[in-house]
Amino acid sequence: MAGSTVLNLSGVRKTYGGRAVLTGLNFSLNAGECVALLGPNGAGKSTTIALALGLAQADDGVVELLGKTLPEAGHIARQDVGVVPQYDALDPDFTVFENLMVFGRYFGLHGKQLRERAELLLGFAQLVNRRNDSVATLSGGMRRRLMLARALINQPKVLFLDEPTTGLDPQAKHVIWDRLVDLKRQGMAMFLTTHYMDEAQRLADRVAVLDHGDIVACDKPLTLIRNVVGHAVLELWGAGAARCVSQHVSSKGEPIEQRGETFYFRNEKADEMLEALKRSPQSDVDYIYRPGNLEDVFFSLTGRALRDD
Ligand SMILES: Nc1ncnc2c1ncn2[C@@H]1O[C@H](COP(=O)(O)OP(=O)(O)OP(=O)(O)O)[C@@H](O)[C@H]1O
Repeated sequence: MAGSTVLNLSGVRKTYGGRAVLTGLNFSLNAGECVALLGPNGAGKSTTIALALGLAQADDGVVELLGKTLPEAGHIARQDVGVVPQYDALDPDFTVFENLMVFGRYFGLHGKQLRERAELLLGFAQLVNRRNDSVATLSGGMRRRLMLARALINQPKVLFLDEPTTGLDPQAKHVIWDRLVDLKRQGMAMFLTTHYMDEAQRLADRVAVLDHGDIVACDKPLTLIRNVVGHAVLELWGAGAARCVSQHVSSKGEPIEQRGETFYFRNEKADEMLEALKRSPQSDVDYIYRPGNLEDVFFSLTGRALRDD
């Protein structure tokens, strides 16, 4: 299936109560590819996933999943799809192993085939020694791993992950990432939403940024960083930051952005500021000179204003 389109959304519009959430979105996911969808709170990431799974209906446009038109053929397409939703939906009355078995039966699996699949996934999720424990006794990281294992029970062709590591500590997050990298190596197509830029950078072949109802950029992470941000960023903060900026920066080197006490410089401006700081160090100023990253891309494209109203 390499090279073929797994998911296609074209000209998709979605309105809730007169408010346009998606305004003509075009997006595609290819076989074997991992795409991360980034966007501010309320940008429409979960709505996009719901439409892509045929669980919500677009007002306009075309949605195709695994060659099936949605939402009409959603129930057929979803047989070959795995979903890790934002909030876990494990059954608290069952053990770890039973959760896998029960979910498998929804897909028509049974007997030896189901048991073997569940055993395999217990190993994949590193939960073999918790197999007979109630899910209520699991840590947050274990629950997420079980959700991931559950989503794989039907050997899906594509995996949808809605903020798969939100709320996890760094160790638990890395274990999930390792599992997802394994799946990537096996050629699993993945569509991921996340608020963690390091997660997108680590996992995604392409990153799509959603804002104001449409994809505003979609490319390889490093290409986005190079094109949108450049080679370097210097962040400068501290009690003397404003004074330092006015004293040491030529008219060409003005900061590109100021937020609170922190000034941001990019590329030549960052280089120029770094030289100035090396020439005359300031005791009341801290700074960091670093490569651009996806967070810089995100702020560049979507701004820094809060979007949760
Ligand atoms: N069923 C619904 N009825 C009415 N409004 C909805 C519904 N679902 C989502 N919305 C609204 O649509 C907008 C997009 O929501 P959505 O959950 O898709 O955003 P998101 O990008 O996933 O946000 P977050 O990052 O906070 O999870 C929000 O303003 C939300 O309040």
